[in-house]
Amino acid sequence: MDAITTPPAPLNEPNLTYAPGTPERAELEAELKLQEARQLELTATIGGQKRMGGGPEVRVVQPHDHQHVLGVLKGSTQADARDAIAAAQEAAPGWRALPLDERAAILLKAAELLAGPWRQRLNAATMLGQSKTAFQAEIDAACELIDFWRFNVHYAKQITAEQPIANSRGVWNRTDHRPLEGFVYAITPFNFTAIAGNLPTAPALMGNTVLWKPSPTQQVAAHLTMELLEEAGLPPGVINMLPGDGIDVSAVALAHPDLAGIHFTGSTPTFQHLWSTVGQNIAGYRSYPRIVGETGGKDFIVAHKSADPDVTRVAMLRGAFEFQGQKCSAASRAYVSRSVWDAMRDEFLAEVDAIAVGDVTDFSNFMGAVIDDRAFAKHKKAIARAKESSTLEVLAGGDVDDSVGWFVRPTVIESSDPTDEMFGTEYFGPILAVHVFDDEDFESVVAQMESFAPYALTGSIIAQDRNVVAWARKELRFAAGNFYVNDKPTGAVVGQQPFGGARASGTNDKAGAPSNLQRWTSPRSIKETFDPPKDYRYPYMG
Ligand SMILES: NC(=O)c1ccc[n+]([C@@H]2O[C@H](COP(=O)([O-])OP(=O)(O)OC[C@H]3O[C@@H](n4cnc5c(N)ncnc54)[C@H](O)[C@@H]3O)[C@@H](O)[C@H]2O)c1
Ligand SMILES: N[C@@H](CCC=O)C(=O)O
Repeated sequence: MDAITTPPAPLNEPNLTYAPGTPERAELEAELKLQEARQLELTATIGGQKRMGGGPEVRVVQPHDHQHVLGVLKGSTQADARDAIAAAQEAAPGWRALPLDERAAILLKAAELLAGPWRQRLNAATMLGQSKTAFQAEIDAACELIDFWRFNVHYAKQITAEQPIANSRGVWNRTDHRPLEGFVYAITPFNFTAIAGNLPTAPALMGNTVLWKPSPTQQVAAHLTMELLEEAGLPPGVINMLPGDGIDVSAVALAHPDLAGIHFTGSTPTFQHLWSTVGQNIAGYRSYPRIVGETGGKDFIVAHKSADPDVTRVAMLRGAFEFQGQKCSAASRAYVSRSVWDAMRDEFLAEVDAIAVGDVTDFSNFMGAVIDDRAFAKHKKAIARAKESSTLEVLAGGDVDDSVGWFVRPTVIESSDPTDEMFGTEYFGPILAVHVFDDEDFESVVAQMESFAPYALTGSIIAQDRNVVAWARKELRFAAGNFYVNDKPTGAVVGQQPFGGARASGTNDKAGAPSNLQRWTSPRSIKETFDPPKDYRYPYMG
């Protein structure tokens, strides 16, 4: 259909409350019981066919109850990867020939299914598999993924409508927004079901076919996301899902001449490894692969002496400890003016110590467990070092216990030394480093923290003095891709605060924004001349 069409206007999906007695609470509780009672066979999906990979077995467990197995996957082998690439190549001509409206309708349908009958299935899987509370799962697995799918359709329509603004007389210029020539390799992190669902579908919407390699610890929700997309009408071979650690898949995909792009979210070292492998193989590709990666952070809060102590307290608590601190945008370092700290310290530490941590199926808990034994060991080591150091003091939390689940108490560590590794290293867990400074040292503290960490993902300024807000916004212009004023540095909403950072935090292509979708197209300019010249000489040549 060639008509210019208008898809439904995108609206952010509202968060349901899960208050006692609500229908969503009852549905979610029933779904949790059902999913806890079964063990899924976590298959690969290649050309629409489900099959177990040929690699080693991985048991996917509940992080808050690590003896409880939710499903079993088998790692994808190089042969699985080759089959998936062949399936993506086979599906490509039909998929890119399908009009954008038809591809978009599949994602809009997926969004509606997720807002309705699939909501509690994906929420329960995210709670059990990634140890998120009901409210955290609702924000991630339901609302953010619905928003990605709805807003991306809107942006894709905008991008493809974009045409040259000038035509010389007798000429018609057009832009053909082609997909990339080859397959896109989407590699997704454990911590967000929404990101896992967005990374393969954004390039697919733009007409590309995809290999999707989810994180093993997110595989339960990823498996259900794949089923949901199939129910929404995604044709076989458009997205091919390959469970496992990705090592063998990368050995094949990154060496393949048809690798057209990488859509990655995860840690900085993994991204750097992928990019350098592409660099080593660069002469062997048909096209230069597009590389999009959103990676780590060491996200900050700076509280000026004019900050409201209550605003600072809540921003620090929610910013650092919601989602177990396992959010790329979680506040993990705070710089607080002494007068503000003195006004909030006791209440803040008492509140942190009172945070309920435990099994996420108990709705009274504010936090669940960290994702796995590796994360647990990393946090345990960082806390043990703090307890032994003479310049660090553990003010709250500091207890860890992995007897049932990988539990790390929300931990606040104060340091007089802002050059300690606590202020530069991403732990990706519930550990907040605090540096308290004399009120008059505000400017020098901001200068030091601006580039102490290699990252530039998110950050907040808390201040009531408007001149200070303006000054900090200018001084910290390159320190964060998402900058917050009088708020926590986390909780970006699709369509409202396009998300991503620079420096070691990624390519800042902004997930869920036009700039991201643009990376999955390779525009062709078409010029048509209606009355072409028939003599090569210029007029003045006579
Ligand atoms: N900036 C953002 O938008 C954003 C969002 C979410 C998470 N993150 C970051 O993600 C990290 C946490 O996620 P994680 O622990 O899953 O990260 P990770 O880097 O350990 O893993 C990310 C993905 O890469 C895969 N992987 C690792 N090596 C691979 C290889 N050689 N080939 C193919 N796949 C490979 C993993 O299996 C996983 O699927 C944190 O650093 C966090 O800051 C960033
Ligand atoms: N949209 C999220 C980013 C998720 C990263 O893990 C936020 O800003 O809270």
